[in-house]
Amino acid sequence: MSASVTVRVPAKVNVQLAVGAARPDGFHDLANVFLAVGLYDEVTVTAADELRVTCDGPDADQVPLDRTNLAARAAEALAERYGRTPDVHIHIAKDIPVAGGMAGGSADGAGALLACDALWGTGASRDELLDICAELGSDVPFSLVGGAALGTGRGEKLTTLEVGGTFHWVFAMADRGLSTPAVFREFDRLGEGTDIPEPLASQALLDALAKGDPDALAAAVSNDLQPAALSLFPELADTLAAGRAAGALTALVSGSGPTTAFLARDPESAAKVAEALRASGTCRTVRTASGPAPGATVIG
Ligand SMILES: C[C@@](CO)(OP(=O)(O)O)[C@H](O)COP(=O)(O)OP(=O)(O)OC[C@H]1O[C@@H](n2ccc(N)nc2=O)[C@H](O)[C@@H]1O
Ligand SMILES: Nc1ncnc2c1ncn2[C@@H]1O[C@H](COP(=O)(O)OP(=O)(O)O)[C@@H](O)[C@H]1O
Repeated sequence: MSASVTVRVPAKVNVQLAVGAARPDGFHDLANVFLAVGLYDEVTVTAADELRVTCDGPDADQVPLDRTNLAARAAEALAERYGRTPDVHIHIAKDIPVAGGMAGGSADGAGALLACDALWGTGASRDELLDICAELGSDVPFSLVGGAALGTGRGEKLTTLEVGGTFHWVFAMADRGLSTPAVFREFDRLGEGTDIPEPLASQALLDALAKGDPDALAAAVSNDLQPAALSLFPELADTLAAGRAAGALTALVSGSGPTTAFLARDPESAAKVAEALRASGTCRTVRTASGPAPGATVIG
């Protein structure tokens, strides 16, 4: 048995995020169409005397290193299920922005789970791993699976989607994060007194993904959390406008934000949009990435 395992896990963008009314448990039912994109965290677990988390990368100072870290919680959950102690050093090489609406914490949770499973040789089934992921957070199952998927319930019940091509994206990272619960609360506040329809996946959007057609996808994307994110972070409107003016096929907030996502027709056009966004002074950093990307994968 190797004493160290590394897993690579992708970020996500939500190409559709339809949000229903708040449920009695405080969560919201969703029709959440996830697309994994090629921006990755790498999680390495090494046998150690006790559970410990370290992190490096541009946003490392914003990552909690205690037992609230989703990677630590994943190791504890798997250890508990298999009656052992979670005695590992977890190192996160973080490239996914923190509190950015790209599921970075969820990626680390899924990565640590898969890495500990391989290190300890538990023999857990895929379904068991997915159950633990769902306990850790609504987005965590998708980080394990990757590709493209429709998430229903609170986003944890996944149906894999076919994707007929590669989509080219530009992501603009903001200079501060947004709290996911705060954005859902703002969604509730903005919707007070209105009828919130049941969230349903758009057939036009699923067809666009299946065809790999960027124009059709651009016409179909939607994010019900976008007004709430813009209400809490109005400057994001300038970033969205800058990307649209630079020729993006569409511009939207990724999940609960504040990262903004821009779909481009091809890699050349993505590079142009990225350059214009950098020059616009409306965001902290700009990255290009394409999707679908594979889910959590053992790389060493
Ligand atoms: C909005 C989305 C879209 O993919 O992602 P992010 O933008 O945060 O990356 C997700 O629904 C976030 O999923 P995740 O970050 O795993 O959330 P969780 O830990 O399960 O929940 C955090 C909090 O978000 C709210 N929440 C989350 C999911 C959901 N379906 N309804 C909710 O109301 C609840 O207030 C909950 O307490
Ligand atoms: N491994 C982790 N990486 C990043 N944030 C984490 C991690 N574990 C827990 N968190 C907490 O989760 C919050 C949300 O982070 P993140 O998952 O990056 O954003 P989002 O939910 O917007 O996709 C962070 O502010 C942080 O407090």
